[in-house]
Amino acid sequence: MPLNKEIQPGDNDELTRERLQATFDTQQMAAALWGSDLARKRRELAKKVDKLTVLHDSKDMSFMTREEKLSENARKVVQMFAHVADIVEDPSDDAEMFHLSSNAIGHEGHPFGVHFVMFIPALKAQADDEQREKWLMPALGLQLIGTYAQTELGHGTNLRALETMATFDKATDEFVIHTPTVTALKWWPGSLGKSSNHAVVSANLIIDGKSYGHHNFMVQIRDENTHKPLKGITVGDIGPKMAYNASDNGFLGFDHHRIPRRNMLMRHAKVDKNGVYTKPPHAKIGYSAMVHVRSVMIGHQGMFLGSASTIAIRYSLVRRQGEIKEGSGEVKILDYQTQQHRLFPQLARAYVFMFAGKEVRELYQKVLSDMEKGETTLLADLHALTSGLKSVVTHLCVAGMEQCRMACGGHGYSRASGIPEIWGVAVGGCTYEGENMVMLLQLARYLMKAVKETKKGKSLGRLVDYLLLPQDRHSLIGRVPQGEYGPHLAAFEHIARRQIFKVADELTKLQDKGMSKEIAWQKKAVELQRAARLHTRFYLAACFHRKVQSVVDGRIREALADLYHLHLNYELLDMVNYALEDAYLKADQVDFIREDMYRLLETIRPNAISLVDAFEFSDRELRSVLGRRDGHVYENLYKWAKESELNRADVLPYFDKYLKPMMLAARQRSNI
Ligand SMILES: CC/C=C\C/C=C\C/C=C\C/C=C\C=C\C(=O)SCCNC(=O)CCNC(=O)[C@H](O)C(C)(C)COP(=O)(O)OP(=O)(O)OC[C@H]1O[C@@H](n2cnc3c(N)ncnc32)[C@H](O)[C@@H]1OP(=O)(O)O
Ligand SMILES: Cc1cc2nc3c(=O)[nH]c(=O)nc-3n(C[C@H](O)[C@H](O)[C@H](O)COP(=O)(O)OP(=O)(O)OC[C@H]3O[C@@H](n4cnc5c(N)ncnc54)[C@H](O)[C@@H]3O)c2cc1C
Repeated sequence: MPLNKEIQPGDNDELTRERLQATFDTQQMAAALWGSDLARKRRELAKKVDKLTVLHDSKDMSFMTREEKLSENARKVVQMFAHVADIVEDPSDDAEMFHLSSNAIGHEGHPFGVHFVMFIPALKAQADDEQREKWLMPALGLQLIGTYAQTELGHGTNLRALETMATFDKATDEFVIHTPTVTALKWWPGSLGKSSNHAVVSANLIIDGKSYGHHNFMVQIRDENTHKPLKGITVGDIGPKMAYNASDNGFLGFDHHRIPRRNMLMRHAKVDKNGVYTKPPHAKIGYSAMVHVRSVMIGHQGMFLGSASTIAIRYSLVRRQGEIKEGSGEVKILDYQTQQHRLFPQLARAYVFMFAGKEVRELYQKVLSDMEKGETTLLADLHALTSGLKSVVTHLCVAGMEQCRMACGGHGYSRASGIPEIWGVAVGGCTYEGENMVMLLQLARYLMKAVKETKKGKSLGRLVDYLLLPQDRHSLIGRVPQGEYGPHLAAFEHIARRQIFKVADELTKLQDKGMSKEIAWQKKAVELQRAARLHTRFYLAACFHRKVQSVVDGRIREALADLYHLHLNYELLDMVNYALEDAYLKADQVDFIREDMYRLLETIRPNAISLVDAFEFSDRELRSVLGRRDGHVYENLYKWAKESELNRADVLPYFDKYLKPMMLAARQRSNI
């Protein structure tokens, strides 16, 4: 059977020649990346969106003001919902809906951004049956627009310091929601500023003067018809951001605003009409919406890096600059070893982040169904895993995307490349849903507990059972037959385990000297977050291994294995200092890793375009002139530039207003 190679009439010949070299079928690779069902749905929905002009951008968003962006994406999201039944197979499938929104709307935000990613998941996990009936159904039916208002101006990380109050008034059976200080203003919630009319609000529950910590409450903030803020509510937009400017992230204050008692989300924690409080089965069960987003972010971030890799690799196959052999003509920039070394490891990361995203979603679904039954044993594992992955993946994604941008030279800096916007959105992920450093320390806490368990000969679970294994003194990399990569994975494991035990021992020593647990933790915090990173990078490498092993088709497995082996080599070199510290690796082994990595860059080179084609991003979804599937970059860059708002007239008013008078005056002075 012929292999699918994504060749279409009118394509740039250079790219067609590249595509013909592929050793595998791109549609089969897409199935490995997305899952065969989702890959098929993506392909079909992209075709349908192409035909539905109401879903198309009315002009490039780069040339719009913020208000135009908000209005444009509100228009498109409404059209998207109006046509949803004709486009997707299952509107309740988050993944399918995400891809529809990615095609039709892009990633700059829209009024329902947080509604679907947090508001609804919070209701699903935390509202009781009656409350689900009251709010979840209308929310799913688009009768209201919700947001998730937790972060305050003064505190985002330290949730225990949130100041918003929900004081129970027994006499009226209501909560009084109040913002006592300016720092207590809710700050940042997506779509709050101008779009939402409801919010899940985190506030300290106070009953008879006693605080029970923060809980989630459903608060209507705007009138459903006039959209004006309700009495006692102040709400607005927090202003422009690095990116994501079609989202109206907002502020919100309450002046003794009253809501019924039953507006506290009461699936787990409860308050009855007498003010009697019932504790939830797990203290952090109210954090489930955050864990949900952290779990979806992994795959989405992989997709962002996949988009940037697609743009940079396609462009690098169109762009020619300089000669390798004098007189033999300019080469495609992807033929430079430095360009391959810059881009292929990012491509490999994008692949593994997408695989890890799938694994973590499966664990999330399991924990969610357990929680329905009041079972919370796996919550700590999920929290640790998502905290580490969220931090490492977002960090490596933005570092990788920056490589992609630089690899496109000057044109990468233009918004026409599409990279600045996705970079800006992805980099937000280092902060939202838990600042990365803070989340790494959460994982470190879990790892330190795991060490204590292993010292008793027990394991906390599958994610950390490698801590029970003995340490090898020396690596077998380069000492076993060429082509065996088991020792590489073993090196990730060794490095993570060593750092985890090292910092655990250091903490114990400090405490043995009389230092408090908290101060010892501070003294070792940098080492602790390193342990968390190394553990997560081992998890990612092992996940890549699991994926390659699971692929049945030989050609796909071989092409994936090349990426996996490149990933092992590149990441090991990135963390090689840890392996040199205890002489686990010797200098000749490091050279071996490097040489093997250079060999793999050459092996991957002919498959490069098909490895990015396999993401199957439509041009509409990619929103990049440089990353166009057909490779016709230059004429379209020129066309794009002509759309610039500055080109609406040959002479703009500021010339006559400022520059001309200055130059005239200067000329007159020089004539005197
Ligand atoms: C998905 C989008 C993708 C693409 C679209 C593009 C763009 C999207 C754009 C925008 C994003 C949209 C929305 C963003 C929303 C938000 O950002 S919402 C706000 C998120 N806020 C945070 O994440 C705050 C971070 N802080 C915390 O989570 C906590 O404060 C903490 C740091 C974890 C500490 O919590 P706390 O003070 O309560 O903790 P302690 O009392 O000290 O207890 C610690 C013990 O609790 C355990 N723990 C903590 N959290 C959890 C949890 N979630 N589940 C289970 N267990 C948890 C922790 O491990 C400690 O356990 P111990 O060691 O056994 O004591
Ligand atoms: C694009 C975007 C969308 C958002 N959407 C929402 C939303 O929909 N709803 C919502 O409620 N919030 C939202 N947020 C807010 C976001 O969740 C918080 O900004 C985030 O949790 C970080 O908190 P912070 O701003 O208080 O940072 P800070 O905690 O002030 O962090 C500043 C620095 O202090 C360090 N730090 C803080 N605490 C510790 C510690 N314990 N140990 C070591 N270092 C520490 C951090 O590592 C960081 O370097 C959004 C934010 C962004 C950027």
